[in-house]
Amino acid sequence: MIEVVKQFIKKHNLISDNSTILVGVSGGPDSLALLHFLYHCQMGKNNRLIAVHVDHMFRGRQSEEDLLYVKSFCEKYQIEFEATQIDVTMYKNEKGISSQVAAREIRYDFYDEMMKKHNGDLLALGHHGDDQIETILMRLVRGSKGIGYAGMQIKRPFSCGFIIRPFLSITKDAIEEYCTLHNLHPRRDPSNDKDDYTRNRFRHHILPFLKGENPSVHERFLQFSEMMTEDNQVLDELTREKMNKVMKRKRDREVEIMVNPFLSMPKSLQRRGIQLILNYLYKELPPSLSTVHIDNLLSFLASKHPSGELHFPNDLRIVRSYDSCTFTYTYLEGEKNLYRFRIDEPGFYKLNNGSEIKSQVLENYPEKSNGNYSFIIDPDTVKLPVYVRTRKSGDKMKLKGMNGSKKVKDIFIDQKVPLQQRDVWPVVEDSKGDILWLPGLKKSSFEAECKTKSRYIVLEYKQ
Ligand SMILES: Nc1ncnc2c1ncn2[C@@H]1O[C@H](COP(=O)(O)OP(=O)(O)OP(=O)(O)O)[C@@H](O)[C@H]1O
Repeated sequence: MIEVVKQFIKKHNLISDNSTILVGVSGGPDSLALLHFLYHCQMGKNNRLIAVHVDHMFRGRQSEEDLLYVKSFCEKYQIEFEATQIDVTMYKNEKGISSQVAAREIRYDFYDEMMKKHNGDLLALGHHGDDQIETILMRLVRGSKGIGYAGMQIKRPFSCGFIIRPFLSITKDAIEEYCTLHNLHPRRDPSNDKDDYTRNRFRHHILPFLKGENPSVHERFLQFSEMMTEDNQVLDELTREKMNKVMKRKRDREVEIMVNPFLSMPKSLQRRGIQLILNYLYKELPPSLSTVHIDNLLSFLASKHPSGELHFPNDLRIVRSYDSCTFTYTYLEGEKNLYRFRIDEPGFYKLNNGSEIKSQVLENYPEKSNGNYSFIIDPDTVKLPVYVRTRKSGDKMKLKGMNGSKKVKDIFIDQKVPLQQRDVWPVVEDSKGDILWLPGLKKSSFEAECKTKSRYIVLEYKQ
């Protein structure tokens, strides 16, 4: 076992000389064996070892005993020791999250704090090959994103350094043997035996079957994970190159891409491209973000409707207008619902007050009019394309059958349109900026009069 881990560390360049290595130690077999292994095998010269323990205060006195146990273990070997006690139950209730998620957040916050305090290069964790099998299978069953399907990373950036997992190369049984051989007496967490947690169900029901088929199945999963990680690196690189050509603007909290060049990328790179943008904008992906969001976004971009808006978790909005698609958190003051887009092709245009404008081209003047709910455009007298937008202060329109113009604001008042609806009410204008139509409320004098033309654009409003 020792040789396997040493080879694995070398192969993946996990530890180099003069490193400060923090080790997350719960007191359980995996992390205790890891601490012992790193202490005795001295991978790399001149390395400093620091054990880090978090008492989650789940099991009262017993939890505290874990802390004291790790502390005395470190004293015995003269290993530096850092610990904290945090009431996870209180934290999880405050944040409304599960105990496991809360414990993980608290642990990683403390790891981060300690990495920074000691200028740590590495944080070593005791995850092993069986954990990896469970993780990959659980992610396949529950669904994951991109590199997530490769399971836990052997080495990944964290805080001011990297997380490493040297024991991914060996099984739980090998760790238990190591403990026995070196007379280690780790603490045992009784919650590991219960079937309440998904991971435990995979451990108790799926793993024995897989190991029955192939006792070294962890090596297959490890190989699969390494291959996926390598493939992923290549694909990510390719995606970055392609996305550079698709990217129009990139700011701290806003990214704009060109839709058509994006759509000409292979589907698999499109998905990765979106993932890159989301990673960039979110920094940390919200748990509520799922593959469904990404699927929706891909069909939104591929859709024939040239304009529209999607809302993602944490107030990220994605606004498409023809060949441009902007990912942004920005809402200017009072701009939450502002929009303006062109209507230059037949089709349905969804508006963000929940209504819709249908645009169609007819060869004859329509026989029936739908009152203020439709508007007929003579392309010879109106400057195309037309736009639909939200109101602006000072908007005025020339009403049909009336001399002079009227303020849009006064029309809203006369028609008793509720205040909150006025900011999202569609206003249709032509390319000169003349207001043609307030859908559902008033038409302008610009509506087609001549009935003998061979082409009309007819807009219909559906609330
Ligand atoms: N309370 C803790 N304090 C510090 N590090 C921890 C703690 N709990 C877990 N870790 C680290 O995270 C790794 C994975 O945690 P997990 O709870 O999945 O492990 P485990 O299989 O129970 O491992 P162990 O046998 O080390 O307890 C551990 O091996 C250890 O490195």
